[in-house]
Amino acid sequence: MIKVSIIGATGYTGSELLRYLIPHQDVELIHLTSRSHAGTQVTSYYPFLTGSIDLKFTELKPDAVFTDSDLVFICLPHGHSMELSALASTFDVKVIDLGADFRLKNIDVYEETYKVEQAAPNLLKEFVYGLPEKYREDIKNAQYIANPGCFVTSALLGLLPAVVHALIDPQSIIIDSKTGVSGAGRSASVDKLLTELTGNFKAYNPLLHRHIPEIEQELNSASEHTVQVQFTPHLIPVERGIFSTIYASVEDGITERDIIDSYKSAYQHEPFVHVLDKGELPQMKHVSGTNNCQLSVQLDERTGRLIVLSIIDNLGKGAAGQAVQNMNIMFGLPEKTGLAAIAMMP
Ligand SMILES: NC(=O)C1=CN([C@@H]2O[C@H](COP(=O)(O)OP(=O)(O)OC[C@H]3O[C@@H](n4cnc5c(N)ncnc54)[C@H](OP(=O)(O)O)[C@@H]3O)[C@@H](O)[C@H]2O)C=CC1
Ligand SMILES: CC(=O)N[C@@H](CCC(=O)OP(=O)(O)O)C(=O)O
Repeated sequence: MIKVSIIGATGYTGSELLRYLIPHQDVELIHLTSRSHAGTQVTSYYPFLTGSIDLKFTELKPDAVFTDSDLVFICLPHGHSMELSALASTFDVKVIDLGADFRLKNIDVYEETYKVEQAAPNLLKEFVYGLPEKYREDIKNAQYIANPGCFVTSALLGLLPAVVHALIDPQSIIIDSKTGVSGAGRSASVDKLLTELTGNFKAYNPLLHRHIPEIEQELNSASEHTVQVQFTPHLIPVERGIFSTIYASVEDGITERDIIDSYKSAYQHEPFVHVLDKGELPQMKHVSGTNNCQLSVQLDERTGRLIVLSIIDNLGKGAAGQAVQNMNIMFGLPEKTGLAAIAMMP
């Protein structure tokens, strides 16, 4: 059994990890930490887990967590996992960080984007970027994983085949994404009130969202040419899900057949990425509660633009599901272990 702990277990990614890890046949849960609910039964805080778990949240005692665990998921807000990870590196424990502290390899870009100092620069090269579809071989041998951002996962899965095979103009990419509210975490704020959300729809951070450098880092490392993206996120009144509509100009001579063949071949052995057949359109609910990504890929012959529709669950393939997939790869388990959930319709 893999001894697993979660630091920051009272948040949305923490609860989603529990949903995947409690039934996971190879996992034993050890420490579930929280500042605000240490000593509370997990089931009193998460009644949806009643009958599934008999553990209490505990205060974070890093030495005990890192000694007692084979793997620790860190589910804290940005800026809080650098010192913890530095401490973890003095123990024999693997770490999957769901936050952004080790995703950006360029320290200046990280500090400019997140307005905090990179407090563990020596660890940066030890962290593997946790997108299995790009880095599976590195993840197999990794001690530390930087789990990707949710919008970033939907954008990368939607763009990588086109960028790798130079099918599109790398300066022409527009990513228009919609997200459910759980992407903003469980802490209370006026923006997340039902009264503000219901019947509403808004864009935010259009020119400077912190996922832009992360998307560009990963597309640039997959391309011979410089890639730049235009990215605008929107908040929609649903609990979970990301729907990214991606546009890019297709290079001369590229046909829809070339594009579809590239996507089908890139993902033919991927357990969680599904390229839909022509004419099928994805819907957020079709991946809700799962680790799946669905892609619809089309060429508009009239405008010469590729249109990719990419959907994931922000808490699934965008966070906890992907983190469990990474854990399975790190421990040599079948990737689907614990991740067989099927979406709920309606
Ligand atoms: N929500 C999403 O869709 C996604 C989130 N992420 C990232 O995953 C991480 C966790 O996100 P999420 O679960 O949504 O966040 P939440 O706000 O829902 O939960 C954060 C957790 O961290 C604890 N916490 C909050 N502030 C601090 C602090 N200052 N010091 C120590 N602990 C703290 C909270 O519990 P307590 O106060 O009890 O200690 C809680 O358990 C973030 O970095 C987020 O950006 C990544 C992909 C998707
Ligand atoms: C609705 C909402 O606020 N979403 C978050 C993205 C959450 C996420 O997955 O990204 P990180 O892991 O980088 O936090 C945002 O736009 O910042």
